[in-house]
Amino acid sequence: MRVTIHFIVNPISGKGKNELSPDLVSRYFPKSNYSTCIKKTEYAGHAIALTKTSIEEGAKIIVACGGDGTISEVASCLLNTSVVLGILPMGSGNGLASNLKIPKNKKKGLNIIKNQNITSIDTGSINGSPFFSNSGVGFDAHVISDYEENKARQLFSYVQSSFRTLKNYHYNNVVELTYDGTTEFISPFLLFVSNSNEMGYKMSLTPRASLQDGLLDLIIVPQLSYFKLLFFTILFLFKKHHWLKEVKFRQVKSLLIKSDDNTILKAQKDGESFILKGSRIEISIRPENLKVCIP
Ligand SMILES: Nc1ncnc2c1ncn2[C@@H]1O[C@H](COP(=O)(O)OP(=O)(O)OP(=O)(O)O)[C@@H](O)[C@H]1O
Repeated sequence: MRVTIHFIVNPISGKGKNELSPDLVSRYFPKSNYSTCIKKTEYAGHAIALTKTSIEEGAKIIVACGGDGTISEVASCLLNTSVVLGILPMGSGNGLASNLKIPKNKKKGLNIIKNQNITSIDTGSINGSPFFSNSGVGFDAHVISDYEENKARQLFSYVQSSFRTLKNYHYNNVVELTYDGTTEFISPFLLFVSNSNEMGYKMSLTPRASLQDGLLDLIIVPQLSYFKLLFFTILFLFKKHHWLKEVKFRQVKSLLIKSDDNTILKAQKDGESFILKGSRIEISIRPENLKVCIP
């Protein structure tokens, strides 16, 4: 029986103009053994509709060709199913692909899909909506929101957005944070929850995170003085932010954030802005509910 593999290409991710040639695909997946199809996204969110159709068309492997945003859209349709996620990294940061050690080289990526070495990974959920790499409220969500107004999807634009947000972002209200039976009250600069050990561009706030440990890695950074924030940023660039005693790390199965106002509710998941409704944010892990091709 021929294996059905569908490729969903986001042409604008990364540096843009992404393409996947049918000739290259048929060299790795000859018609004798495989039925393949290449689809292109035409607007934000389109990968969800394309993936749903591919499942109806009988695809056994659906390959997200793009960055973390594209993977997120494709993978959100594959949770708790037997359909396997393939990844051809074509994004800017490519955090999840990098954590899974999937290289950017197209030929190597196609070989990984052909080998069908399949594993199951954990995924996260924020107010019922899935995420795969990370999710956060506070500073990072405001940086992403600023970044999305930029045309260029590159590291320098993140740096620019970070400095702009650093100048303007203030959150002085207290939130109630409950995780695994513990409750604390904090005024957070950043609450970052990660399933993966990489945010993209080889950067990591949570280097101990694992996609298969049934846990989410939480990093809590309280409001700091401007000098300390600058120090935190420099330490982060050298992966030494744990040196700062105010920065707390936790490994949790679930997390509840409650606030009395709506300022905190600007969130991000997998590097895309996400507006939450209400003043309760529930984040939890869903163990090993996504199948993925790995090297
Ligand atoms: N044709 C399109 N036009 C505009 N936006 C699109 C189109 N197709 C997909 N998108 C959107 O592009 C966004 C960015 O995609 P993606 O995250 O894959 O790339 P990236 O941001 O460059 O990579 P990374 O997230 O790894 O840094 C996604 O939110 C997706 O919904």
